[in-house]
Amino acid sequence: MGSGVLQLKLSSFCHRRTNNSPELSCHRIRAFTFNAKSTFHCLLEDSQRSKKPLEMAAISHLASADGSDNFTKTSLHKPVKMRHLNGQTFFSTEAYVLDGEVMGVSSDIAQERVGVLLLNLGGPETLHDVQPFLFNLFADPDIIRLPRLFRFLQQPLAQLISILRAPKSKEGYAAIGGGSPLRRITDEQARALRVALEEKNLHANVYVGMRYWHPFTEEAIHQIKKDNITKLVVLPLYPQFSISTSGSSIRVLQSIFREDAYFARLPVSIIESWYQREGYIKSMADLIEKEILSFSEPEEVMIFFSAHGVPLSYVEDAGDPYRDQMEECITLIMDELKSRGIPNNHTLAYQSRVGPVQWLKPYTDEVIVELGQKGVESLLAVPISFVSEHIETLEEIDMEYKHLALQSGIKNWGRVPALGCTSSFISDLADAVIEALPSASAMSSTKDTYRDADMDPVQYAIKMFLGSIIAFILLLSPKLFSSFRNSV
Ligand SMILES: C=CC1=C(C)c2cc3[nH]c(cc4nc(cc5[nH]c(cc1n2)c(C)c5CCC(=O)O)C(CCC(=O)O)=C4C)c(C)c3C=C
Ligand SMILES: [Fe+2]
Repeated sequence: MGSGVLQLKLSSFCHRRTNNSPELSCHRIRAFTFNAKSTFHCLLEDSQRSKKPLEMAAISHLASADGSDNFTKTSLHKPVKMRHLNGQTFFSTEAYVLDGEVMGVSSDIAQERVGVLLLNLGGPETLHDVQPFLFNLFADPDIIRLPRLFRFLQQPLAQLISILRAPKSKEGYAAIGGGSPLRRITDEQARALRVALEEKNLHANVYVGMRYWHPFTEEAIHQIKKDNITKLVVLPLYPQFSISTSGSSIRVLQSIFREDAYFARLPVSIIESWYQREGYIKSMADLIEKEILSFSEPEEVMIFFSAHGVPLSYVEDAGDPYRDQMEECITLIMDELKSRGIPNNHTLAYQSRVGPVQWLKPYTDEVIVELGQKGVESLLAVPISFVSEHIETLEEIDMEYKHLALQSGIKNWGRVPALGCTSSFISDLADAVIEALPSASAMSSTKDTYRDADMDPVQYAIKMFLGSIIAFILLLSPKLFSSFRNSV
């Protein structure tokens, strides 16, 4: 470790399953040894005095709802700024305090074959892909979280829900040109990141691993092994962590890594979330500022952050930090805008709910109607949970919500584009990768006890058959049926 770097042990984040209720899990902040506490406070004070940002790179422990009896643990890496949300800090464990600047790439790292794995959701490239893509999505136990006893229903339910949902989804993808732009944009981001790393003197291969469509994470992993990468940084392209997005992709990685001796030894650093990075916050503020100035009366514009929702139970029962991170992210962006003399009113709502359960509130569509009724005339929609254009920006926001807003009395509508390959943003991602490298370490191997693939084939066939019947009966309920077909 280079000079000026202090290693501290802080606290850990874990996602723990409780014994009496397998679906209830909680996040816990556990204090670790803290023998460098006073030095750390000095650094904090120094940083506040000099107004220099204090960066912290942390390795944390995370476990996902993977259905195993033992909660899964792995070494993760997360660069976080020392900002606290209501006195709480998630995810921090072993920390490297950097002196504001990204440290140079050390000569040790120059000897390595570095890989960066970008994780993303993936999207159907043609209308023909829509139903199988939806099947992959709903078959994910981090997307439909069934109680352990009912896990055997996962695949039959996914089959039925994907068939029910496909017509509605296809309409959406047809409206944006017949498929998702996610693969193209993520590939462009990967190329831009490679160039940005090169400019910062780090030669790295950048791979793309999608969770539900091509190129699948498994394909990227195969290529990483073929290229004999010796250090890997994993970077989910979701600024905020959710069990349903980054958590799900990381769980897939864990299970692949656990079975392969090469990956079990490979030093890996996982950047769980990066919504609080200064480069990201400033890049978002740049985009908002530019868009707000295009209104005839910029000071009257309501900044309307719209985030992809998750079911409420994720946050309230499973301890998903998504809502807290989202709220903190918006506070940071608004602080940045205020510092630029843009103190506009703002609000946050959640979009894209699917199915019969309650999702994070308030809902975007309901808030738009309320704002119209209250006499708000100018609205600037800001998609906040994702960094590429996709169906929920191009169809849901640009078409459905715009139409709803104009119908509800809003006269001036604008939308901030997704970050895509904005150079300040890509440069900040490159910094995040460089900061993450020193803490790469081999992922611990833990046993994943929930695996359909390990099941005896006869037992599997019986479960699928029974599961299909039960799932079919459940979906005959008119309320369930329409909630998957119609709600967005
Ligand atoms: C932070 C981003 C996202 C979260 C959180 C998230 C959770 C989540 N999503 C669904 C269901 C669907 N998501 C769909 C597409 C989709 N979702 C995200 C992002 C998040 N999802 C993206 C980027 C996309 C892909 C868009 C594309 O352009 O292809 C879909 C399919 C589209 C549709 O039919 O609406 C579904 C369904 C759930 C259930 C969930 C949390 C549990
Ligand atoms: Fe989604």
